[in-house]
Amino acid sequence: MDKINVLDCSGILGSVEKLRKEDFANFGEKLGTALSKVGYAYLTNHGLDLGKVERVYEVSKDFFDMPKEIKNKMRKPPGAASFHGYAGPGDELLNATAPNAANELRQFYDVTGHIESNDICYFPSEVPGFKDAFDEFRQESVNLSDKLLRCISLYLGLKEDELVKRHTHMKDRSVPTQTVIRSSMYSPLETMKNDVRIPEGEEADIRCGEHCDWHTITLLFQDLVGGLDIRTVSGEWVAATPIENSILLITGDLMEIYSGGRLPATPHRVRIVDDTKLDKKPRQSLLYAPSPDGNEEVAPLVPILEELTEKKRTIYGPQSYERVNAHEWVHKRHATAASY
Ligand SMILES: O=C(O)CCC(=O)C(=O)O
Ligand SMILES: [Fe+2]
Repeated sequence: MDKINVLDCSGILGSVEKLRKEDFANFGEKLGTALSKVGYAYLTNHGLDLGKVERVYEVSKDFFDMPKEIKNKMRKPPGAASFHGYAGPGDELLNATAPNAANELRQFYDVTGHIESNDICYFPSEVPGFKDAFDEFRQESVNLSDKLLRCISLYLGLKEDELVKRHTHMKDRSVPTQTVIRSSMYSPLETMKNDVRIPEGEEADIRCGEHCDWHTITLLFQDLVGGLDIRTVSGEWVAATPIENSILLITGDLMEIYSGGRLPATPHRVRIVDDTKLDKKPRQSLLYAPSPDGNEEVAPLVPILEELTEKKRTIYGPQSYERVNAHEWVHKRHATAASY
């Protein structure tokens, strides 16, 4: 594995207040280099309490194992007004334009937004501790994301708080946002196949379609089962083999715009491969993807990279680096993914 993208975060351990600008700048240099040259980074010694991740896996599994009638009470409402809630196999397809687009064989639960969507009625009462687990995980993720956004700002030659000040909802939950926590469960294939109306054969060849995330950055946690692929900056698909206790950091569409193409959004997918381990073992993943505050206008904060104005790396992300509205962008992308 290319070591340039396995990054030890001990230089930015601890609280933001105790760290110095040069700590963020030093780590930012390594992080920015990995994200711009390879396209993703594994973070180690990041200080995030992985017990909180395990807890979300536990409550999620308890929920995903419940009968459909209970899960469907939490199913995402039709349309893109809110994308908080449960999605079953076949409900969403991240790459509806792929030639062999079929159903995505996974279940997931999105916890979105600000204080309103935090209301208890948006969480399954059948699973004690469900909401608390997500809240505690969010707090851990916010602390790390705050530092990572500072590092990236400095890497881009911006003021340290240039990105953080566009994500104030991370600290003030009354500020609206499209930020999402997504907990996914990829059950063994046989179980999933019983659940959806999938055609036989190649058509069904998908667990999570190729896509770029819609937000600024994504902190991606995966168990040790594997199956995630990432497309590197040089265009080749590689297996994002899990590294124990690490976090996978990828960039989303809105970071690509903010950075004028310097930090391009990272295409990724979870395929069904002919592999007993991957097909028979359940896999769980969890992500925290901060988006800018509510209606924040997103435009390049640095000059657009010359070579990218003609040839874009992103395949499913922004077609240009024109200004977009954060709310509209994420909702538009969600609307094209939802099949209900
Ligand atoms: O399960 C994974 O590892 C990736 C999930 C993902 O990319 C997504 O839901 O956006
Ligand atoms: Fe994704």
